[in-house]
Amino acid sequence: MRKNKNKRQPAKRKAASQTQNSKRPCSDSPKRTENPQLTPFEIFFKEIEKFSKLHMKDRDRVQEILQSMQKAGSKTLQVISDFDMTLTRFEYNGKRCPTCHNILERSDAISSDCKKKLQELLDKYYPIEIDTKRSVEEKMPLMVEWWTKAHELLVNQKIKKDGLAEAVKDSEAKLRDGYQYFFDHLNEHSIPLLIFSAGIGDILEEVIRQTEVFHPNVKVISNYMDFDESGVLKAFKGELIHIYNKKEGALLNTGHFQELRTRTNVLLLGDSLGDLNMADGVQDMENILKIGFLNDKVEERKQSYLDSYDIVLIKHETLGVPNAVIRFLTDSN
Ligand SMILES: Nc1ccn([C@@H]2O[C@H](COP(=O)(O)O)[C@@H](O)[C@H]2O)c(=O)n1
Repeated sequence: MRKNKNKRQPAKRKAASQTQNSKRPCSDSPKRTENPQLTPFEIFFKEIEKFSKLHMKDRDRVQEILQSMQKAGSKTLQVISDFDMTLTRFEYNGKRCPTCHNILERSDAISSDCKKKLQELLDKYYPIEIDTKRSVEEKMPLMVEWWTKAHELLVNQKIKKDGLAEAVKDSEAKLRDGYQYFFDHLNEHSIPLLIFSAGIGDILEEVIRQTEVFHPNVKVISNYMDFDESGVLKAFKGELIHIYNKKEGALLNTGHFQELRTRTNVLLLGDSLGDLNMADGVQDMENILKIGFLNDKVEERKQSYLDSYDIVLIKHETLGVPNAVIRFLTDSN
């Protein structure tokens, strides 16, 4: 994985984010801009509305939610986020970035024949995943089919556990700019971050480990690999999580949500309509602010995203907006 060395090379990071959106003056790791004439809300909205790719169907509703969350304090906050194409970039320099599955599928651990088959599956099923003309009910069995076939192919490759770190190291995966602030700030404020992914947990963990942001406040729910005693992949563990059954996944993890029962305010980040169910296990939820990244098939999907997410970021590659929300909620304590 080519690290976005944000912390160590600020000049380089600036250059990279300027290429994505040269008009955007905002930083991905927001800094306080003092202005005694403005209320904290005005400052907050001024900050996020600088992001030209940000859309809100109901700005007042966003303000209302934030007001309640702010009043309750950051001790009541938990963050629930999808991983692929939400915490990671969708595109870099005009090229698609890999998902967890892609990282493994494109690695040296996989034979060229198997790579071809996995690519055929992606070509067949990804258009179905993002097809607006099919209902979720219609897509569900097809998504199960995709994940099951892909996992079977992977298991047949006899992948070694000790090769995973290398696969991630060699990959083109990238966390979105602003990730350092996102992970570090949540940890510093002891705000739990649940990463809920239909990707591959072992790969996901390796990505955040190699970027040095796998802090103790992070919990991952995902598809985990099962290795035999010699470290060879023999199966995937537990119930399959695919893009449209995160509700079931959430309900299987009641223990986690029970531990966080005093955290009744949720910031949810996702890139698909299936991600909206990630918070279904939260107990006694009071407020939820949903931020959606709309990366692909923008025109067809824009309205449904605006109807479902409070804030929609269209073809936007940074964590600047979630960071501004987190800063706002932690600063106001
Ligand atoms: N064989 C597969 C199966 C799924 N994907 C993609 O993974 C993404 C799911 O992960 P989340 O972290 O977003 O829940 C999903 O968007 C699929 O397109 C894949 O690349 N290969």
